[in-house]
Amino acid sequence: MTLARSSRSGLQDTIAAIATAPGSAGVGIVRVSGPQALAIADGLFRGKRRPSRTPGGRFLFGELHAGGELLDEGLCLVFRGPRSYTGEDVAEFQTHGSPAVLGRVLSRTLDLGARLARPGEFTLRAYLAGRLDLAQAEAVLGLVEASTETARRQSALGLSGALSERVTQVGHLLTRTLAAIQALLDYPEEGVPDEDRAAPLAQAQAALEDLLASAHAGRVSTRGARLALIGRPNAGKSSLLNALLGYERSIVTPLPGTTRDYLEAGLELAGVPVTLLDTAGLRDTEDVIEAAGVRQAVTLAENADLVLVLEDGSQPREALPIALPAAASVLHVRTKADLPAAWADPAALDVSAKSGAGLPALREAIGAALLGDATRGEAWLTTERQADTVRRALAHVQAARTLPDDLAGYELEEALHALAELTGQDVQEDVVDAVFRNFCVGK
Ligand SMILES: Nc1nc2c(c(=O)[nH]1)N(C=O)[C@@H](CNc1ccc(C(=O)N[C@@H](CCC(=O)O)C(=O)O)cc1)CN2
Ligand SMILES: Nc1nc2c(ncn2[C@@H]2O[C@H](COP(=O)(O)OP(=O)(O)OP(=O)(O)O)[C@@H](O)[C@H]2O)c(=O)[nH]1
Ligand SMILES: [Mg+2]
Repeated sequence: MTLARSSRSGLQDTIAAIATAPGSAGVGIVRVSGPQALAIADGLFRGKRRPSRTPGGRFLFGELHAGGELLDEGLCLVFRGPRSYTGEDVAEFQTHGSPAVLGRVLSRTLDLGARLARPGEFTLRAYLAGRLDLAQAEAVLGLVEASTETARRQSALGLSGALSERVTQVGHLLTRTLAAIQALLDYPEEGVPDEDRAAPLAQAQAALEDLLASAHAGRVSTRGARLALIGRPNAGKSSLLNALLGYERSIVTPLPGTTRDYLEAGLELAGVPVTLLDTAGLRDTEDVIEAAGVRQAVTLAENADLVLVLEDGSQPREALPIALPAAASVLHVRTKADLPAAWADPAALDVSAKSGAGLPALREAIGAALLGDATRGEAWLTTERQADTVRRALAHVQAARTLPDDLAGYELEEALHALAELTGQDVQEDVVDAVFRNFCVGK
């Protein structure tokens, strides 16, 4: 028995939704999927042919009507299951893209027997019909939400099945090892060559470690990264923020203590949606407002994905009055590089907000720090769920490498289960529900 609120209920219903974004656009789409889709289209659309008499893969031009009333003129696309996105019969209405038109078209489909689609229900049906695996379905969501070129490229790779393929390859290695272990258990006196037992396991571990290393890049390129600029007063934090943004977002003055409240601004760096945080200069101060700003700066640095520590290169170097958070990833920047240098540090990047010198190198270093060494051409793990399954698989593989054969076999089976969860071949219903809950209606 499935629960009433489960994603699996009502799957025989015909569903409908506006597929395009809210607001006005040249064209908008209402999509209908399910056994009644073409009958509903017949009740709504008048063209040279009835949609239910039209072969799949065709479109019709005509008028959309609600009872006697003309709603709009538009196109009707006809798909016949299983040759459609969902695998079911699908009718699409492409109309003029106003909320008023789309709203009437949608409510007409509901009057004719469709129900409103739940978030992600079209893609859920594609998944349940076996047209997409779970990682590919997540990539569909990634494509809908992609705000940068990197996020788009990774999602397109995921939808193509490249990520699932990487995972399947690891699965093959584990299956080979399992077979070798089984042979050892059955015929202990015969033994198996290392290339059947130890080598594929080592390879599987390396492949899982590579995959897991991509999770950070996948996360920041889709969800974005927070980058805190910290340093002593007058170090040039606000000037650098403005220089990176290309406009005067933050107030700059020669007075130390200019920035008090923190400020955020968004931009894209190395294909990552980055939120820059300008913070109050770090110093001991009697001023209660400024002191609150300093405390805030420390907290922001602790929670940032990357911290830029700025130091004025034209003044004698002074230690920061706070300890940097140990876990944070940090880049050191020597500012005001257009002025005569008072000190040098090969570990710091020389940058001048005034002349722009060093900014391209800084952007590149930020990109490298955020994306790590994940290979650009390969498919990354792009969701927390995917990273979690790989993390679990890796732990089982590591355990298997230290255990005697019978126990190792058990660990490898667990690792295979974890990987099957990634692609959704072997997955609990609540996990599937959680994936599709993040979708928008109409996808
Ligand atoms: N108008 C429109 N644009 C869209 C979609 C859509 O549903 N409607 N998509 C979705 O959200 C994406 C495209 N995805 C699709 C995937 C498969 C099929 C499909 O009908 N496949 C059949 C037929 C193939 C064929 O005729 O060659 C199949 O694979 O059997 C359609 C769209 C993006 N653009
Ligand atoms: N020559 C030169 N001056 C700079 C550069 N960057 C900042 N300055 C100057 O340094 C002073 C302080 O700059 P801000 O950007 O306000 O410094 P801040 O770190 O934000 O300072 P607080 O907000 O007080 O913590 C200003 O007079 C800037 O014009 C630079 O690259 N070259
Ligand atoms: Mg400032």
